Parts: sequence; structure tokens; C-alpha cells
Amino acid sequence: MMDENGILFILSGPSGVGKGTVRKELFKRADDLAYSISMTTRERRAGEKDGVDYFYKTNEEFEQLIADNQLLEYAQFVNNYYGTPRKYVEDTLAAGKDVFLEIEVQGAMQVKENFPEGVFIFLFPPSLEELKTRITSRGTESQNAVLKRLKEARGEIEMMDAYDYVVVNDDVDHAVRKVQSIIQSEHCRRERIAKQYKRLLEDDEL
Ligand SMILES: Nc1nc2c(ncn2[C@@H]2O[C@H](COP(=O)(O)OP(=O)(O)O)[C@@H](O)[C@H]2O)c(=O)[nH]1
Ligand SMILES: Nc1ncnc2c1ncn2[C@@H]1O[C@H](COP(=O)(O)OP(=O)(O)O)[C@@H](O)[C@H]1O
Repeated sequence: MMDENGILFILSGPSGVGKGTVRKELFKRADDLAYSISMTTRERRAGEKDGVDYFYKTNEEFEQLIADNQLLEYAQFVNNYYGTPRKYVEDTLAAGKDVFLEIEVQGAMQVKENFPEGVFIFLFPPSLEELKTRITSRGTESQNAVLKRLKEARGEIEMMDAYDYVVVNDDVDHAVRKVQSIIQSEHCRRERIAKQYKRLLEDDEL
């Protein structure tokens, strides 16, 4: 491989668009990608495991992680904290492995400030109507919360320009394939840049 460092991929998008669903399906198919398990203060749901789905923390523990600068980014989402462990991401990239983050949009913008070379993918709903159906059908939100999330989604969609790629999540299989092609393309692109760079260094006239 030409790249010494792995590539950081960030999948983000409005709540309910299908980020978790697409990420889980992607990881069933991809074996050379490391998923960064997030820290959260939200309660563990039935069937979730500490250290697999999330690292579950108390508010105090989470605020200590923030104070110690151990998070690459963090955000408050529906009254809970969510954040990405800095060390895991940096060490894994330095070891030459790609890292994949699945995070909400405020966090994604913080990552962009620290890691502008990351590859930012925005998952887009086929329509606002379909987004509403997905949020509602998940059944985890009250009617009020659904409306609040939809309102936020409008603002989030306006941030789309800050992303490198937009993937419409019409169908999970299609969306996962598109994310896989983005990963492949990025490797080809960086390999090309690395070759050009090497040629430049070998040029005697310089
Ligand atoms: N900023 C940030 N968001 C995260 C992180 N981990 C998960 N999220 C996002 O937090 C939101 C809520 O996640 P979760 O509580 O698992 O609920 P659900 O995905 O809505 O069922 C989702 O949009 C996730 O993408 C993180 O480390 N940082
Ligand atoms: N392509 C899709 N077509 C139909 N339903 C989907 C699709 N992707 C996700 N969903 C459904 O939409 C809901 C929200 O998905 P989820 O992955 O929890 O979203 P997010 O992580 O972005 O909040 C879930 O009920 C999920 O099964």
C-alpha cells in the first residue's frame, strides 16, 4: 500500500436517515476497516454490550474525558453526550488502517476542523416524508420528538455542502455499495497522489 496512514471516513446525516443501519451492514461486508466505538452517557438498550455498541459512561466520567482532551469530537444529542475516543482513532490510522466513524452532524463538523483530510460522507433521505416515516417507525420517539428531529434535519441538510460525498439511502444495499465505492475511490486517489509525489522527488532537475 502506498499510503502509510489509514484514511478516516466519517458517515453522518440527519437523525433517522439510516446511519446506524448502513454502518452495521457495511461492517458485515468490510473486513479491512476499523469501526471506532463511541463513548456515550445514554442508557444501554436491551441487547447492547459495553465495549461493542458503545463504551457507556456516567456524566462525570464523560466530562472528565472532555477535560482531559481525550475526545476527538463530542456532542450533546437528545440530552446525552456522545464522543469519539481520540487515541483509538489516531493510533489505528498511524498503524495504516482505515477508521470509520458514524456520528451526528455537530460532531462531524468538529472532526472536519481537526482532520480536514478525512473523507466526509453525508447520508441523505430519499425525501423528507420518508425521513419522517423512518423516525416514526423506529418507535423510539414521541410525536413531539419526531417533529423536533425533523425540524433539526432541515438545518442539518443545509450543511451538506461541507461534505465530500452525498449518498442517498433509498435502499440499504444500494447505500452500502455506494459507501464501499467511495472507500475504494479514495484509496485509488491517494495512491495516485503518492505516485506523483514520488516522481517529483525523483526528478533530477529539482
Ligand atoms: N457526535 C457524535 N455522535 C455520535 C457518536 N456516536 C454515535 N453518535 C450519533 O448519536 C446519535 C444517537 O445514537 P443512538 O443513541 O445510538 O441512537 P440511534 O442511532 O438514533 O438509534 C446517532 O445520530 C449517532 O450517529 C459520537 O461518537 N459522536
Ligand atoms: N434504506 C432504508 N429503507 C427503509 N428503512 C430504512 C432504511 N435505512 C434505515 N431504515 C430504517 O429507518 C430507521 C432509522 O434508521 P437508523 O439506522 O436508526 O438511523 P440513524 O442511525 O441515522 O438515526 C430504522 O427503523 C431503520 O430500520
